[in-house]
Amino acid sequence: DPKYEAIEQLRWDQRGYGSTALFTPCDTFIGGTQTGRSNSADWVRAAYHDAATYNAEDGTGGLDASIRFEEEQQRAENVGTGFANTFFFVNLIANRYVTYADGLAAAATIMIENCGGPVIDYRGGRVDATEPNKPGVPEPQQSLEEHVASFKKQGFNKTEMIGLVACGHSFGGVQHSSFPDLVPELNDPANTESNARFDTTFRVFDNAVATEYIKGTTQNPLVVGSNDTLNSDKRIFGSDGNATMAALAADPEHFARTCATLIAKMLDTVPRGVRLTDVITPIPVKPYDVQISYNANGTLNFIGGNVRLWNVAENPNRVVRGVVTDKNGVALKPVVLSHSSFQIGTAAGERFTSTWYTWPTLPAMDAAASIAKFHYEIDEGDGTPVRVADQDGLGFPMRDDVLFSETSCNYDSTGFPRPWRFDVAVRKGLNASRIFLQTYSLPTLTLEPMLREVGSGSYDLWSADVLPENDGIWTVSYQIEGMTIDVPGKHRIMLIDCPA
Ligand code: HEM
Repeated sequence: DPKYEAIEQLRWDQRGYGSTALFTPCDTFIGGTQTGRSNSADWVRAAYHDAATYNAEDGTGGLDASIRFEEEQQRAENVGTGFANTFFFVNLIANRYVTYADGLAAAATIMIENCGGPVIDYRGGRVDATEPNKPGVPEPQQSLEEHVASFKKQGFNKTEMIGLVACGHSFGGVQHSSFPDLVPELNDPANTESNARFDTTFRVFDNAVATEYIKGTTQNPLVVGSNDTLNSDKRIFGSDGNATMAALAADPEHFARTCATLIAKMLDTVPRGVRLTDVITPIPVKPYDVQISYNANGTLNFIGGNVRLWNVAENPNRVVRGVVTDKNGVALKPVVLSHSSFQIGTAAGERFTSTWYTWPTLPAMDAAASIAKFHYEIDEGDGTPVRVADQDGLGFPMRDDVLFSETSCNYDSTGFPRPWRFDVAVRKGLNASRIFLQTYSLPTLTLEPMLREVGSGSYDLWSADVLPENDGIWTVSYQIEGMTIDVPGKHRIMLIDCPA
């Protein structure tokens, strides 16, 4: 299931958000150092402000990426540039399988985990809003009664409200430019945007926001600000006689568990009718970037890509073999994969490891025998039985009906980016009603048969032009007997010129 795989990659390998080293320490702000701002706090605040428009009565609003619309960002309740900054990153990862809303929820999850917070149950399947939601984000000048009512509308009771605000205000702070009445210029060269922090451990997602509040040492500008009207955290934290905050302060584990539950609930606050997936768990042995492609001479290439072993100890004696089974049911000679430094991201704040092995380049395959499936054999080299990773005997099935063709190329070398002719090879006799290219935000491109015979005769080539303005990551799909089948692999305009 390419959608499940893409979301699993995003969530566990942070594919697209890259290495967490980029955002470490957690007060890093990409695009400006020493500003006092941080990407991690921006992303978490953005997720909350998107979710907070939920209306439990009519089921509208919620986490649907409506905050990406300029109109929402211009509202007083969404002051600051943090939302545009967040979407600079979320826009990079949204694709056919990952919506902006899933990307935003993953961004918040990843940041909390990487900044020392708990592992959060992450689900996929959020649907993007096509227009702004109604307003509904709480603001500091509102009364406690208004906040209780606002959180009730968002689906949270009073205790949950206290907990969620404490969790959110565990890192980051209030910025002078957004709230000049609350925060003065700090005149600090290491904090040029004057971001007054909620607690002393503003780089870390921990319970210091609660311990400092209970001890009476807090500098939280929404608790000890000189303008009491704006002290919303003070009113909220104290609204049950400090019972919730005292419990959060007393036990860091309780804080972590509470935040894991409340943040997951916040991220799962979606418009009525949207069905989320189960919690996305890591796949233990996961193939990556596997595809078959078609060569101009009619042979096929099986590109095994990489395989990820989830959370296993490094073992220099381990041998990982890949076994291809052809369409006649014949298992080919196993090939040894090489241990690789290929790494996409570090999962959940480096609590887990992923160990990668890479397939060697295999000889081109005969188009008729082709490949039906493949599997792995994992030999730890210590006398324990070899582990066969074949999905309970099914193997990892491959389809060879429709393939990306290596004949795809640029046909005009003058412009940049250059117009690309996207070719796919279609097995003769396949009765596909439609073959098409998709990307997330651009119109679908339908392929047409090419009027020439290519290769061995097993396949026909179909083509479409991808114009420079439609640069993006494209996937190939086809429809057959009412079903849509997505071909593995993603393709972007390349710089290979078409043969003259
Ligand atoms: C009554 C509810 C809330 C009020 C009135 C409130 C108010 C504020 C204010 C005024 C700021 C400063 C923003 C800026 O300077 O640009 C802020 C920052 C922040 N809020 Fe809240 N907030 C509330 C609830 C929440 C919740 C529930 C979360 C997440 C679970 C959250 C997460 C954050 C984060 C991470 C920041 C730091 C942003 C940064 O440093 O760039 N807030 N909040």
